Amino acid sequence: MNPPSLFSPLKIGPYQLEHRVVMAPLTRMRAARPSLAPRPMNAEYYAQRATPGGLLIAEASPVVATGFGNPGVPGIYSEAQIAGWREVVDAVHAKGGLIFLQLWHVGRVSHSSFQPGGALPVAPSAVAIPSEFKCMTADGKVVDYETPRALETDEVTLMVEAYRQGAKNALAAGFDGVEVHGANGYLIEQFLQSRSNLRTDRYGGSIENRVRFLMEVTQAVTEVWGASRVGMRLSPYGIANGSGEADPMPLYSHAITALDKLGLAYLHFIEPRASGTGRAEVDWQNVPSAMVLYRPMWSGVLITAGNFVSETAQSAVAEGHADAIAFGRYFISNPDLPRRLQRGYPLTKYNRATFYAGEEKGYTDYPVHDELAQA
Ligand SMILES: Cc1cc2nc3c(=O)[nH]c(=O)nc-3n(C[C@H](O)[C@H](O)[C@H](O)COP(=O)(O)O)c2cc1C
Repeated sequence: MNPPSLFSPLKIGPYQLEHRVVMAPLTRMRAARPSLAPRPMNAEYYAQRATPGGLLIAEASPVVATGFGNPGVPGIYSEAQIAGWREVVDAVHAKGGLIFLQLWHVGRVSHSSFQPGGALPVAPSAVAIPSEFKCMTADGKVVDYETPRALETDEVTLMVEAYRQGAKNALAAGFDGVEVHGANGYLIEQFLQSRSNLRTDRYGGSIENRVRFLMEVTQAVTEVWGASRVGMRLSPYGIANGSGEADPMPLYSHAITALDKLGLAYLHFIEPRASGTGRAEVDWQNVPSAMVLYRPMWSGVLITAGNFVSETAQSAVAEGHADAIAFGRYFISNPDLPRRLQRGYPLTKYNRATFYAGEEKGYTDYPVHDELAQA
């Protein structure tokens, strides 16, 4: 049998993908304000990137009002947001595409200016992000991160319920599934890692305790969706937002082995070489490959992301290291990315200045290959 290619079909949960070029979740900060609901321009952007049997993972969306750390990020907790997302989903479905929503809470990666009532951001423990990282307030000032307020044990239970409600809202909006954002130094990763979790209750201390929040969130979300329509994103070697476990292997092998028993739709990595790609060009050398290290612990579909180009994506799939490749930055600047990769057309370079916030420029105005060829 031939090895799989980026363009062979793949079953993910109940869905049959027609190719393995996945759109990675990408925060673009272009929701309506103040509702933080997706608007028609957002539907157009996702529809441009939809292909028959292609999977898009929609940008990280906070499940509750305390979950924001940036302006213009769409939420998934109000009726207006559900309605806005429904327009996005309908536009993607009209093109035969599939779309999952990434469920988010930033935890300490926030500032009181984003929080209801100006309260401190919440986190597993009162540990601030180190001052080498800077935070932008709601009115655009660059400041040190504040020391967050540690969640009480009963508030952690309420947080799990917020994810459950976010999952229900995503179901109401018509998504095909959800992805739990367990990566990049946000709330779930803050619970996982020993630098940000100093708790002494059942959510802190041992690896088993630090993994508990992730498992409870996953349990709640799978109760809404069924495991086969729930994905999980992890970044075991990430250093985003002040995270970074000194020795990730014991922690992540425990978490991945526990998650593997649930029968999730997929596990989705951010490769260490792409940690921090939202902010700078990075390509760490001599760091382990998450897909290679953890694949033996995962029996389901594995998606990975991080600095892939056509050749490296093809070989990762052909060699069986991953089942599908998620593309971030090149999906921003190439709305027809799957076709370009399949036909070997050149890729348009992305403009980092328009990644976050703004209107159509750098969002819905990137041309498809044929428009370029004619120009
Ligand atoms: C503008 C931008 C926004 C991003 N937003 C998210 C996000 O909402 N959720 C997430 O898990 N990762 C996010 N990432 C990381 C990407 O999903 C992806 O893992 C990363 O860009 C590496 O892939 P690439 O090298 O193909 O760009 C973001 C990256 C960029 C550049």
